[in-house]
Amino acid sequence: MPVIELSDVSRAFTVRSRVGFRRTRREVRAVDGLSFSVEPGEVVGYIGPNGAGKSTTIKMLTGILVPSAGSIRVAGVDPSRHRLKLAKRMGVVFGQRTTLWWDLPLRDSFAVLQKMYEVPLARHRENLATFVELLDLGDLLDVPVRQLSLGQRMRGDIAAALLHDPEIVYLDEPTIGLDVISKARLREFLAEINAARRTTIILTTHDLDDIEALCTRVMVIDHGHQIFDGTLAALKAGQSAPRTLVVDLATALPPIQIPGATVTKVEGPRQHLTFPPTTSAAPLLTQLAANYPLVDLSVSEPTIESVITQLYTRPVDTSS
Ligand SMILES: Nc1ncnc2c1ncn2[C@@H]1O[C@H](COP(=O)(O)OP(=O)(O)OP(=O)(O)O)[C@@H](O)[C@H]1O
Repeated sequence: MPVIELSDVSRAFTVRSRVGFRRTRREVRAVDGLSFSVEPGEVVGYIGPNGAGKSTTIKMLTGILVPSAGSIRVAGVDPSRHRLKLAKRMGVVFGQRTTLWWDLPLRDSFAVLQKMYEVPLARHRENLATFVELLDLGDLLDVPVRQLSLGQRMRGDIAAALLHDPEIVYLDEPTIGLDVISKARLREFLAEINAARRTTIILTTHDLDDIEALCTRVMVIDHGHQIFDGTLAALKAGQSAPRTLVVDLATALPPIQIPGATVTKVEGPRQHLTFPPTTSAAPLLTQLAANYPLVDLSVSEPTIESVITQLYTRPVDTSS
């Protein structure tokens, strides 16, 4: 049974502005006819360009915002009507804001949360011990939150969001501003929690490495509409950006000429050729091997960045 279900959900905002003496009112449809469901234990990457409607969706899922139309069920209830009940079953992390108490040491923030969520003390201690180990928080527990670095604070925030064993966790840009090592550590931690507890994770991010590392499913939203829902592999396979063959020859030669591929760059004995995604690489390789002194070659797939950029720049179908 899905843990999250959206059916034809829309959310509009009225934006008032003033030009000279004229006041105008304009309706912005931040989310427009969105339907999807998420099963327990899924890790879903929820991505889209700025202003696509991601935060509005998350706010509706957490019950902060009420949809203008459509229905939402999270863990079987309407989030806006049962916000407090649902709060015990979900965790939220907003990358740019902390939910911790600025002047309290981490340990005390965690103690407040234990009381707020009424987590049994033995369970709290068990969870704390796990998170301290996995997130390397041992030396940080007695440091006031305001003295923590961004990466340290984020680790604290993630622990705080998970201490009450939520079934669903919303992570909004959890790796923003972190260095490479902190990012890797956080991703590892989230993967471990998901595997061990079957926690459902909805992750909004602009960092596509987060998606590659964590998400079994990707949803892409643009202008409030869903424009893709599927696996990362399907997202990559469905795109139409050309693929690249990097060919190392025994010696520098004029641009290679084989049907179906075009040379885009020559670097001494190395040549880059592009070919359409619909063409199989195998016949090209046969022709290359038969006609050129091949030393090495590799086929590079389009990056997830290029695939997504292509999706965003595709004209939106407004006919439906
Ligand atoms: N409270 C509000 N009042 C008016 N317009 C709003 C409000 N909240 C969001 N919007 C508008 O709704 C649209 C979607 O915004 P939203 O914050 O959901 O996008 P986003 O995908 O989260 O963007 P980002 O990646 O920049 O955080 C934008 O056009 C935004 O300006």
